[in-house]
Amino acid sequence: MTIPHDFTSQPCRIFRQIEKSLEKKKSALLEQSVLLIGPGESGKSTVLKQIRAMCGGYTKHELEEKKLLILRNLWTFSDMLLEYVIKNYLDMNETDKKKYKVMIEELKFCVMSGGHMGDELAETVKVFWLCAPIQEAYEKRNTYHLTESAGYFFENIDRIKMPDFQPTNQDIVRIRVPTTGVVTADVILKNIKLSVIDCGGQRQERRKWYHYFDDVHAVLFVAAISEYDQKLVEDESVNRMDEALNLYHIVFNGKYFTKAACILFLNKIDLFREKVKSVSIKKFHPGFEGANTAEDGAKYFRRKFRDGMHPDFKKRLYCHETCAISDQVQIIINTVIDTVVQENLKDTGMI
Ligand SMILES: Nc1nc2c(ncn2[C@@H]2O[C@H](COP(=O)(O)OP(=O)(O)OP(=O)(O)O)[C@@H](O)[C@H]2O)c(=O)[nH]1
Ligand SMILES: [Mg+2]
Repeated sequence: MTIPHDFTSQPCRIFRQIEKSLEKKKSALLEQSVLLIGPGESGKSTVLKQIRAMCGGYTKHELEEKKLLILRNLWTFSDMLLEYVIKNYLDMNETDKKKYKVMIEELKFCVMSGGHMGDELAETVKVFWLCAPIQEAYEKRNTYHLTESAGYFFENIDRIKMPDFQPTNQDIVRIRVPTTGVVTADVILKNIKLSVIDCGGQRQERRKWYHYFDDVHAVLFVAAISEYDQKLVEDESVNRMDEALNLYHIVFNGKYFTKAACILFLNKIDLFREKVKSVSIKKFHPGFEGANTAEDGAKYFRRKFRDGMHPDFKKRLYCHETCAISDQVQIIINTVIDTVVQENLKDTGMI
């Protein structure tokens, strides 16, 4: 096509209009939205944190906020551990109980005052963490919903206590803050304007998901495969894996996401590999017939996520076993983004 030299001429105006609309189309194609859903504590926000890390990480101010969240986690985890010891009459003398109650108050004060721990408090926290009844309470953590990350922060006290402590990506992905409502993060990744919508996963949060069902390019369902023996925080009578499966079938067997790329992360595969060494799958999921290994277990749960789904959906589903706290997951996220773009280009007839 020859470009006319007279820019005010009719053909030239038309040419520029076509060019503009093509440019618009091009940039519209590069805007992709991804919805993160799944039950509470499955790892959705952790996936978002990894995406943030891939896009250059955090500002100084955000890092200060993360530092406070780590202190807050240490305070609440200490409180939960001591409460378990007291409620279950584990062997701890009254002097120690009093001492650790004061320690928890001091941790709380640290968070409230936005300060740092100091050597003396850090030493008490270390002794607290290593004492026998607290270790015993930590062993039982799955029974009272103490998050897996608790041990990580106690083991890193020497670093966390420093006045110039700067949280690393590994520290940040271990932080546990349940999401309330919906958090949207707009990032640029692989030349794509990516809008990531991270939803709270506990039952009371799920009503808000629905508002995002129509417009997203991709939906990423995150289920924690390691939680096959655990109960929901919000309903102690329900097994977490059963909840994940029910939720998944409701969401994907409905009339939604007919065009969106659908991805399933069977997350916390690291904890799953450890857990199958000592916890029977069959005890919690009587339909399981294989050997109690990570391989057979993962195969079984993968099948459970596919059973009863429409054959077209099965063809469209991308499933990955993931460990969202490992930086290796960034490779999978890269693949997922490529897939999402490919799927959407296919839909628009561009490839
Ligand atoms: N070991 C291990 N821990 C993980 C993994 N993924 C997430 N976690 C931890 O699990 C906890 C919960 O993760 P979140 O990302 O907050 O879970 P969520 O799905 O956003 O939870 P809600 O916001 O309540 O819906 C955090 O402390 C994470 O560090 C994983 O693959 N392995
Ligand atoms: Mg969350």
